[in-house]
Amino acid sequence: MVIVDGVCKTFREGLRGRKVQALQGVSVSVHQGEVFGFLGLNGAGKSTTIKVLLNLIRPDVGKATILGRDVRDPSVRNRVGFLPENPYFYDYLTGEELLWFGGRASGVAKKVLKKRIPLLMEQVGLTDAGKRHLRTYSKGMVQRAGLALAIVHDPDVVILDEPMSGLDPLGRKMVGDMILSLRGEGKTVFFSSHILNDIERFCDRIGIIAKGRLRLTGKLSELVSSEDTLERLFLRSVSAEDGGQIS
Ligand SMILES: Nc1ncnc2c1ncn2[C@@H]1O[C@H](COP(=O)(O)OP(=O)(O)OP(=O)(O)O)[C@@H](O)[C@H]1O
Repeated sequence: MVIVDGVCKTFREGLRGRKVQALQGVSVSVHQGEVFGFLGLNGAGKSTTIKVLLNLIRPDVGKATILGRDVRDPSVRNRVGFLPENPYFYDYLTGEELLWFGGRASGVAKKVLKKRIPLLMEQVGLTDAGKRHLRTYSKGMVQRAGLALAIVHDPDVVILDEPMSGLDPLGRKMVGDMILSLRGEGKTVFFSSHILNDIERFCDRIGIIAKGRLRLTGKLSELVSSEDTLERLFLRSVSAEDGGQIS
């Protein structure tokens, strides 16, 4: 369904072109209908992996497929929804216009959008703000509008980069409920986070990445036993020797 296969990516940084090995042979697979939590510290390689999945950057080695198709295949695009880590939209659009133009750009029929936009705005708690310009929205409101935009075209796969960051408890609950309702509809959700609580509440399977290498992947229920907590597992994984995978 969502597959990252042996991906390596090196960036060059600064005037001297210092090499940064952001991904060093990362392989992840996410099955249809599951919520997969991609966990890692700052700079671990989460966003770079997501950018590879969205075909925003090309890997040096390896490949990525979604729904059985190479992510470079343009037909994949409309089947995927994406919420970036720091969404930024044109300030002078209203929330409803954002969804309208986003939906139209993804080929959604006008009559479908007329019904769908109010439902989405309600789900993300923005009904009363729908006719206001985005420049008047708070950070959390922009984040929630971004989530509605990510799913306006009813995608099969939803990729969320740190969807809870900057949200208050109510906003986090809304986003959490949305993730669960997407799972209920059989959608595949891939989301990155370093908030262990969110991962524990919403994910079926997790992957832990550290320094550009996947350290651990598996079902949350099998990985976290009564003697172990996700926090301990996470800390062990990220402090494992470079290249070492823990079981
Ligand atoms: N365009 C770029 N040029 C140079 N280095 C980059 C670039 N993008 C990412 N990196 C580096 O690659 C590594 C992985 O970055 P990435 O953004 O994937 O981490 P992350 O896990 O998403 O972190 P965070 O939780 O802070 O968002 C970091 O060392 C980062 O500095």
